[in-house]
Amino acid sequence: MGAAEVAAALAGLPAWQGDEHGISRSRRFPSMLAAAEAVVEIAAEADEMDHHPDVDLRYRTMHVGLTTHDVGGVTELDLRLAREIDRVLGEDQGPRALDRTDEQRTRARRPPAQPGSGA
Ligand SMILES: C[C@H](O)[C@H](O)[C@H]1CNC2=NC(N)=NC(=O)C2=N1
Repeated sequence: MGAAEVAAALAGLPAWQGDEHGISRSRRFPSMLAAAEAVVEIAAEADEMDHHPDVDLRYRTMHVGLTTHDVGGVTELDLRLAREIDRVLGEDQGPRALDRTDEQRTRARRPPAQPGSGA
């Protein structure tokens, strides 16, 4: 896919940047656990598509890079996975809903309060 085509596609993916060699985005989560859980969801999508991102997780900030290794550049598969990743991150619902989702994910991982364990 040429530089102009990638640039045109990026216009419809506002969280993403890059060029014909690769595209990337970042996202900060409320906690490292919330970030890691998002990575797991992305991995499930990636396996389903048989197309895999390069993920870098630093504390609670995730960086995702997409390129098609077989071709050495951006293909339609990368754009499709980018849209899936945005969907996993809940961005079709706006940034406030995003934060709620992360909060709820983190909350769901906590063990339930034990009755009679104080407080
Ligand atoms: C055999 C398997 O289909 C290939 O290795 C796939 C797996 N996932 C992949 N992911 C990415 N990003 N690029 C690839 O070229 C690629 N190739």
